[in-house]
Amino acid sequence: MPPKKRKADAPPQELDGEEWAGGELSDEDTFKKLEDKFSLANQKTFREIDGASRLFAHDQIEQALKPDHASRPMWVVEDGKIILESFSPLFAEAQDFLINIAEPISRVSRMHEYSLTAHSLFAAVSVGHTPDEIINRLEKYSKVILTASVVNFIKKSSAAYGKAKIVLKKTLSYIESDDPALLRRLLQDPVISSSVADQNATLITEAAPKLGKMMIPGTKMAAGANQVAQPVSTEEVTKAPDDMIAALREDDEEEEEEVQVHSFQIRSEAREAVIKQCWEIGYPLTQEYDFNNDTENPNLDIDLKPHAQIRYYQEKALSKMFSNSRARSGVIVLPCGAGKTLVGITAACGVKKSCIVLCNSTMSALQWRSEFLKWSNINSEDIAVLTSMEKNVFPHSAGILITTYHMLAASGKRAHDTDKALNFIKGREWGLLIADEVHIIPAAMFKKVTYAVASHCKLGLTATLLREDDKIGTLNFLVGPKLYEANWQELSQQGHIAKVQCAEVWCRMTPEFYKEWLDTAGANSPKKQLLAVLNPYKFQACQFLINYHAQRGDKIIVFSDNVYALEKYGKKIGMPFISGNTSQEERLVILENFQHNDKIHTIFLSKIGDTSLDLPEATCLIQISSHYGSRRQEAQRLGRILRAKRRNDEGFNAFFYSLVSKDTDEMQYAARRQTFLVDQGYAFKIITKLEGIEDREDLFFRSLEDRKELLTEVCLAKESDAAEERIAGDSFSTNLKKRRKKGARRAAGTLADLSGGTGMSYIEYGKNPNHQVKKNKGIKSGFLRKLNSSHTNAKKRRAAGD
Ligand SMILES: Nc1ncnc2c1ncn2[C@@H]1O[C@H](COP(=O)(O)OP(=O)(O)OP(=O)(O)O)[C@@H](O)[C@H]1O
Repeated sequence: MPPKKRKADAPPQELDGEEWAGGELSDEDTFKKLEDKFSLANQKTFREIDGASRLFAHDQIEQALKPDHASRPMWVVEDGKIILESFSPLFAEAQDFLINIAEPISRVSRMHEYSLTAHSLFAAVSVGHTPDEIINRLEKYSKVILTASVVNFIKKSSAAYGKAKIVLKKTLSYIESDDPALLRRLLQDPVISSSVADQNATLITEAAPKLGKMMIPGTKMAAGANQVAQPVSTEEVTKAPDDMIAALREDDEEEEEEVQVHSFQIRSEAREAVIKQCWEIGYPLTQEYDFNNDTENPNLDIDLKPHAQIRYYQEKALSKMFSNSRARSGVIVLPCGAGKTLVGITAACGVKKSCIVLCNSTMSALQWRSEFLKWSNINSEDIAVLTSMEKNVFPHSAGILITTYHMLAASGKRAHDTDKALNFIKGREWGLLIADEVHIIPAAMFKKVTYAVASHCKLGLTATLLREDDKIGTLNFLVGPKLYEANWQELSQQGHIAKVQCAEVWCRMTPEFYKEWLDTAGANSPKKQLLAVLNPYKFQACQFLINYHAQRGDKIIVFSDNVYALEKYGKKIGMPFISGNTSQEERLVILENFQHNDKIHTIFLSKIGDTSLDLPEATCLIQISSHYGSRRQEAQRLGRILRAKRRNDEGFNAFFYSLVSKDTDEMQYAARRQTFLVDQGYAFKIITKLEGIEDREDLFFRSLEDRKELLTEVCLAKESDAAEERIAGDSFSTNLKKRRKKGARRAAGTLADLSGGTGMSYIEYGKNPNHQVKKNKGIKSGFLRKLNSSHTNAKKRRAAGD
């Protein structure tokens, strides 16, 4: 049928009338014009109109709005992008669903952005969603009809799931499937075939192990070998009892048939490459552990103590890991201070087999140990710590071993007892491997560690899935898919983590410092950076903020990546500083004083404080210099104050200031650094003037003479003084300057606004968060009851000789 003609004087609303003057256009021409107008090349126009139009510009053109679109909460657009309205009455249920099937990209206050990816769909199907169910629910929530390409993408991405899996038998890795043809197909792939342990071996065929069946509430039937639990429809629930009995008989008959599985062994060091390759050729391997039916590895007597009540988001995260009565490998993302440790401990209580915990420092290993003892009933002798100071292993057949990545990855000559402990680790199978702070571990080191430890299941814990070296994708292969990612703002509204007011304070450069800055060659020269950090006006702003917050009773951390500047600030202000050079004893004394001595209201910390120190007291953070545009470092630093102890006081806010020397590179870096936090819904206020700073006679560098003296010192500083601190194991070594910048949201504000002086913050957060916390109190019972009953069922079945 030829396209219909449209009168030139009746243009569609979206188009400018003048473009249509002088002729008739067919629908095809109209579409072409629209397409051109909305094309990516023209997106600049949309950016100029407003911040959000470009999100829809290209994608929405072909999709018709449903008549009742206003009551539906989301847009599902062509390239798998999903925009969710957080003000919709359906928001909560839509969000719960989306978190299972898509990657959260940005969750600012009114609109959340998600993306459907092959990885997210793989994770979705692995936790029990079927492709049809995903499509139906998206269609239900979407304001526009799903396009064929979105539907196909969902179907295609999830089609090959579950056909083959990677399993561990007596510390050796096998690719297993009940379909030998599939394994032969995999073996034709050069990467996979070259990873086979014995090139002359044929496929191994054996009877499939009898797998546990656990009735999962709301599921059709018990989950078996390669089955994914199917949600039950209401219709099925009300099915006639006769039908049900018939269905059960069918199941019984099926059970009697002996199912065979086929497998081939791969070299352990090729594990990651094989997982990756299978993913790439469209047969993603599942990594699940049927711990209930593992009779090879001894059980560990561990349970949560009765007082431990896991929070609702911890339970949600764990339920993604434990479904189908199996433990699935993957990564759980929770903000700092939200209780990742308890999530790990609960997972260990779920699996009830030997568990190895990998931490990034000795201090953190010791903290894990005390948290295990605090939250679980584990026998203290069944929990061992292996660090450079303590070289213990557990004495019984099962236990918990906590160590550091460095301990496992270190090569070269080792002490005899270290070697013994490492052989103990390598020579056994582990039910669960918990990888703490998994995002900061260099991929090569993590690979080495995972080869050394034969574990059935891996749980990665992290606050951010951000890496500036783009290696985060490797976690998918080294650990598993992301299972859950919490919403920071939601947890902060509910009082589980602190509410933080963020501000960027713009500090003018003094004329003499700015002249020197302009005259210094090399955009990235260390001296230029030092001039910006030691800018006397920045110094005064820092001193002013310290005084302001010390008077409020805050405990303050000042962060600087540059140790020279850190020492200068610390000495001048008369407060202690800790850098990589500070001895362990001195660190402990300083931290002790910071925690308990009222006179020590501030400490100055170098990069060493980003992750390795436990600072539960801090309530205000001031950043005077930072590592280029690292979003991860910004998030980690914010995390230092998220667990502020006073966070549940009414109207209490923690504070995060980033001091930036105006008209220098610092401004551009600050914008990039903030993008992750902005995506988590934090708004950075810009403070261009600290009220009353001019009247403060006590501030340093008020005279030109003092400022010149400081400038001379900076000019005389050695190149090495000006350079950034290097810390072993730090992976921020790439120059981020070249990376693409992304805008950050900014709003004008004053210090009084921030501290709640103008009333706005208190009005907004006036509700007592304690009430909220009580309302959402622990639901340990449900989750652990489920797990425990699955253990008991498995035991009963075994006892009955099933
Ligand atoms: N369900 C819970 N009930 C009571 N307290 C909890 C719960 N979960 C966590 N906590 C407490 O919250 C605090 C922060 O927990 P934890 O140290 O595990 O956080 P985290 O996410 O590991 O933070 P970071 O990334 O900063 O190490 C701890 O004091 C912990 O005991």
